[in-house]
Amino acid sequence: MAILVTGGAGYIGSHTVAELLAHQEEVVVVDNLTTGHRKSVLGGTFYQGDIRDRDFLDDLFRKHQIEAVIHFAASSLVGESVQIPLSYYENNLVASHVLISAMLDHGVKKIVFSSTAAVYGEPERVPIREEDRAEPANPYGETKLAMEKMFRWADEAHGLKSISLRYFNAAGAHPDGLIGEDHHPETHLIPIILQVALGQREEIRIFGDDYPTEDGTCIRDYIHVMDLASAHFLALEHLRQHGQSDVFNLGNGTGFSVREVIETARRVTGQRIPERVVSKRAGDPAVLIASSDKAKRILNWKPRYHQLETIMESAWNWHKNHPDGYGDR
Ligand SMILES: NC(=O)c1ccc[n+]([C@@H]2O[C@H](COP(=O)([O-])OP(=O)(O)OC[C@H]3O[C@@H](n4cnc5c(N)ncnc54)[C@H](O)[C@@H]3O)[C@@H](O)[C@H]2O)c1
Ligand SMILES: O=c1ccn([C@@H]2O[C@H](COP(=O)(O)OP(=O)(O)O[C@H]3O[C@H](CO)[C@H](O)[C@H](O)[C@H]3O)[C@@H](O)[C@H]2O)c(=O)[nH]1
Repeated sequence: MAILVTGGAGYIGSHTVAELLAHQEEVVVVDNLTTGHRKSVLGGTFYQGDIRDRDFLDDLFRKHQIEAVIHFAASSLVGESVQIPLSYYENNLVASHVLISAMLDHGVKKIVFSSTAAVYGEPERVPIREEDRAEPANPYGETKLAMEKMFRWADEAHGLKSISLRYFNAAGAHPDGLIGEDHHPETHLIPIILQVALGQREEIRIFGDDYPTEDGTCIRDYIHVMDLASAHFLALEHLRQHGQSDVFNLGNGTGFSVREVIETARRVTGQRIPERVVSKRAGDPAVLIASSDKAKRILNWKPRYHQLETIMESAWNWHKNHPDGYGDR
């Protein structure tokens, strides 16, 4: 039987497909390529299609024997979600509704899905634990929390078993150097800094330096994309063995300020990387750090790439060798 990966041509999805293939899983990928790249899918069967299209999904579930779904397909830019919230409700909540309705009609009852640290909003304490208050500060986080709740109720009523993985800041690239991060427009800190190192941008703009942190810039928990990928495989195995729905944070447990990230990039790339402080970005909490104890304890998750330096090196290896990403934009 196969694992259906939605959004498998995206950044985290493509690395997870690579991980599943490494475990000899049979993989079917569905992606509408709005932000993804066909070339990033290293194997399995690929369909260009939209998960909001029920007929397309019915065909697919008839054609393939699907054991479980790993669901990445979503819109995921915090700032954009504030500008066009309804589109976020549609592509995240409505699309997931179409997907799980199709799954249930075809007897597929396991799903691992991408949630986010954005469900917490301004945290009540750090490191953040799964049971802490979840009060999203933007429509993106709201739609992800609503998806979590929809899955929970679908379990109560229909036995749909789900694992929600709340990732913190995904970063880095596959150690083979074949796949990496390529978003248009790019909004994430590490790839933007590396674009400055490559001379593609003039400077890195620091969004605010008067936060209540040691150097005044925001602190985030950067987690290597391959460690996220391995957590998805373990979550799938957990559903296979124990069949219990659950929610897990996935982070490094260590926070780095924007300035520390820039300094690390200077060391790794050997480039000057000019910076300029600009005004704060709306909705940015000062500090987000995960406690991932639960994932380590229950999923037996062992993240391998702890050091920010290692994460940065793998990202640099990708960007340096693929200055135009997948070259398809
Ligand atoms: N990147 C991060 O730091 C981060 C952090 C927390 C959570 N997440 C979540 O992880 C998931 C993957 O994030 P990413 O950074 O890889 O994003 P991405 O944009 O690279 O990947 C999303 C993929 O889904 C596809 N897609 C979107 N809507 C679709 C639809 N309706 N039908 C079919 N395909 C569709 C896109 O083409 C893309 O390939 C998202 O759900 C995101 O919300 C990401
Ligand atoms: O040019 C930039 C870009 C970012 N930042 C700062 O760098 C930090 C990291 O920003 P990113 O945009 O890389 O990541 P976010 O923390 O905003 O968001 C990420 O993590 C969130 C959960 O914490 C969501 O899941 C979201 O999808 C994911 O992109 C933030 O403090 C941001 O203000 C800058 O100073 N300059």
